[in-house]
Amino acid sequence: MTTLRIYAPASSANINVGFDTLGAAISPIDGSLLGDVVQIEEIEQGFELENAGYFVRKLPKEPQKNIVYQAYVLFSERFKLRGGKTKGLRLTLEKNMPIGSGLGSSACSIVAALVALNNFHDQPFSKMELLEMMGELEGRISGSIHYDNVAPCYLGGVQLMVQSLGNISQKLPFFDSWYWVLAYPGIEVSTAEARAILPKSYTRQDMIAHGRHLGSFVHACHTGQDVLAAIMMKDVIAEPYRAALLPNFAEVKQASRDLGALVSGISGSGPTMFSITPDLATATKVANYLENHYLQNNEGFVHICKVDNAGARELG
Ligand SMILES: Nc1ncnc2c1ncn2[C@@H]1O[C@H](COP(=O)(O)OP(=O)(O)OP(=O)(O)O)[C@@H](O)[C@H]1O
Ligand SMILES: N[C@@H](CCO)C(=O)O
Repeated sequence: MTTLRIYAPASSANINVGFDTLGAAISPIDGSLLGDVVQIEEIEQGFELENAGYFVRKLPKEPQKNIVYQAYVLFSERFKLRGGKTKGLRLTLEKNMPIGSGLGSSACSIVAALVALNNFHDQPFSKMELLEMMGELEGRISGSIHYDNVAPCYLGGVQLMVQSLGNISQKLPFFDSWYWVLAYPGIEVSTAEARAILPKSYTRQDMIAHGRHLGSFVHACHTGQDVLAAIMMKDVIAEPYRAALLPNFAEVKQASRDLGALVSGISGSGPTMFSITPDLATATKVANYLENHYLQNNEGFVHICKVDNAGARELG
């Protein structure tokens, strides 16, 4: 095997009701690839990292700070511990995901790099071992380990972080007929900063509401109750504190609702906003509205998406 290309899709963490515990992999319905690609090729010796793609200019200038470089170092260290030796490699990161968007940009790079490295070396690590490394790298960026972007990005679908009995996450049954409208306004919000503004503790009332929402949501997913699931997608943990980071969030959220969205919220730590709709006609109306009222500059975009059940994959 000499060359491999791995695509890792965008993801929307939290889904309102599961701060740090729920995330969905997302793909546009028009077939475009909303995610990063890492290409891996064997070279005689050593390690080379090249960067390409629209958002390459936003990557750190020092190569060692690129999370793909750090993925290579971590993989090599762990591989060595079990008697393996990383081959001479050139990794090329196609950075298509805007950084600090709330769409799991760093997760896309981490997942694509580690899947490429693992596949290239005949899969020395299991899925959960690889996911544990992905969480460690994500933690270096955001300041704390959370798997709600890397797990769906890697494994696909809607993932619930169980972090027990040898499983970091498990897939939840979800509602395949729903459309997701993702609107990235074109401005940057740092995950670390969006975490820093959250309260250190919450009231008993909030904790009870959060438990009821998350428990009922998971129950609704398993029993196929879409109306209950949508009603329970409420955020008492992050949205009240982060809403101010998003342009006119309250107004566009209400407008999406008026146009027929079942629920809207902050994707990950923002500033991307998601709206879930029951059908394509409503998704198209919401998308048109957000194009005109939420985007702040030419970098912004709106995509009509569905949950991506495949996760990270090899491109032909
Ligand atoms: N390959 C990479 N892709 C994205 N960010 C990277 C990468 N390598 C290093 N970084 C750095 O990681 C930080 C990522 O910012 P941030 O904490 O907002 O995470 P993010 O993954 O882009 O967020 P989000 O989940 O909101 O998309 C930036 O400081 C960026 O320079
Ligand atoms: N759960 C994380 C996701 C970050 O993308 C947060 O909201 O901070």
